[in-house]
Amino acid sequence: MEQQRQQGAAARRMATLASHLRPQRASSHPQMEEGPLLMGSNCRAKGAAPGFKVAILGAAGGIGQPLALLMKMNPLVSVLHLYDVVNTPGVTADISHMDTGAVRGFLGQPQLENALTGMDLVIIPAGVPRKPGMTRDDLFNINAGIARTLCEGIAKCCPKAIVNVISNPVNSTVPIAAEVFKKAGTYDPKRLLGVTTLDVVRANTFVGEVLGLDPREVNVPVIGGHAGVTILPLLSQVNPACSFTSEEVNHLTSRIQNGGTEVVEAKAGAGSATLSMAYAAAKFADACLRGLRGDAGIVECSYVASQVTDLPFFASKVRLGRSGVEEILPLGPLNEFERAGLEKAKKELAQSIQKGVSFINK
Ligand SMILES: NC(=O)C1=CN([C@@H]2O[C@H](COP(=O)(O)OP(=O)(O)OC[C@H]3O[C@@H](n4cnc5c(N)ncnc54)[C@H](O)[C@@H]3O)[C@@H](O)[C@H]2O)C=CC1
Ligand SMILES: O=C([O-])CC(=O)C(=O)O
Repeated sequence: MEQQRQQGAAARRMATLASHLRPQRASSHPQMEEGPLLMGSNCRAKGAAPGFKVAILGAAGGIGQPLALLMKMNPLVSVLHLYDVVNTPGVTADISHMDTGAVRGFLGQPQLENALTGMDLVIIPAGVPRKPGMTRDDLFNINAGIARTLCEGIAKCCPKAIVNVISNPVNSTVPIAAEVFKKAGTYDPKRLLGVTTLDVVRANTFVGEVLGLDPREVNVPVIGGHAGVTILPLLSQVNPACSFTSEEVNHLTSRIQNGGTEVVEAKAGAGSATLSMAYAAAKFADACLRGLRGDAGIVECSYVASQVTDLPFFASKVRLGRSGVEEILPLGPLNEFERAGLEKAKKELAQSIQKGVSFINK
């Protein structure tokens, strides 16, 4: 009797397993969109683990792949969706072998809606990167259209998701996203955040080098935007409190503003920052998820709709919570050098914002 019961159970397990090993209709990868179940729960049906659903759009790229790795390791993430127009089957198969949460891959525009449906957080590193000699604004012509298409999908399929925009030029792609959401009637400025964390990460590193401190103990607010002079580190507000000579201020400000170009030149045509960016994006996404969970006191710099200056978008410290950006913190006292930097930053930012807005409303 017991033997018969065990044989029956084993036969049922084999049948379930075999059904998942059969070739899929449009995909030979069981964890891809056409597959029956999420990878990691193939053999026995289970309810979804508690946690957040996160999609990465541009997941097969230089940032997307290490970001997928880091998000798959995040215990707050229960389901990870990887969307790209190329190569997601391989990336998803690879990542799916990690013994962490579930992952599912989506390939090409027809699968965008399924990639987005039900997501709590959408991270967008889709788009072309710079080559030496280019500015971030030189990417506008290609990346603006990519940002528009992806945000139209978000407005339709997960209008309540928090959106983290990485694609450059961030100073324009965030206003583009806002205009797309406004047109769709889904715009919530608290849920749209441009990722400027890499500027803070770099500032912490370079300031740590100058002060001889562990960069993990340094926190430098970086305000403005994410390109050249719009990146404005507030070296007068570094934590722990410290002071710099004017040579140090000039050196640090210039290195932080040109950190992206430093990497573009070192990569000599093979792209821009990917690994440090994936680290920064994962750090920022984790802060957004902790905010969504209801953790208190989460403050990060981000480029958001803001009244902290007379511009409609500006990067500064924001407090994150259950509804996204719950408070935009004041800039604090700026010294003369920083006030001059702010004026330069605002001039360039105003043009980049207008360019993004006009792209959607032309
Ligand atoms: N915010 C920031 O601090 C930073 C932003 N970036 C920006 O991030 C973007 C991506 O950089 P990388 O990953 O190095 O580029 P990459 O070229 O290595 O990867 C981009 C990925 O986007 C995908 N893609 C293109 N069109 C798409 C679409 N319509 N839908 C979905 N995916 C699409 C590509 O297939 C590719 O896999 C660039 O615009 C870059 O300038 C890069 C570093 C820092
Ligand atoms: O410099 C680039 O083009 C990529 C980027 O935004 C950065 O590394 O900060």
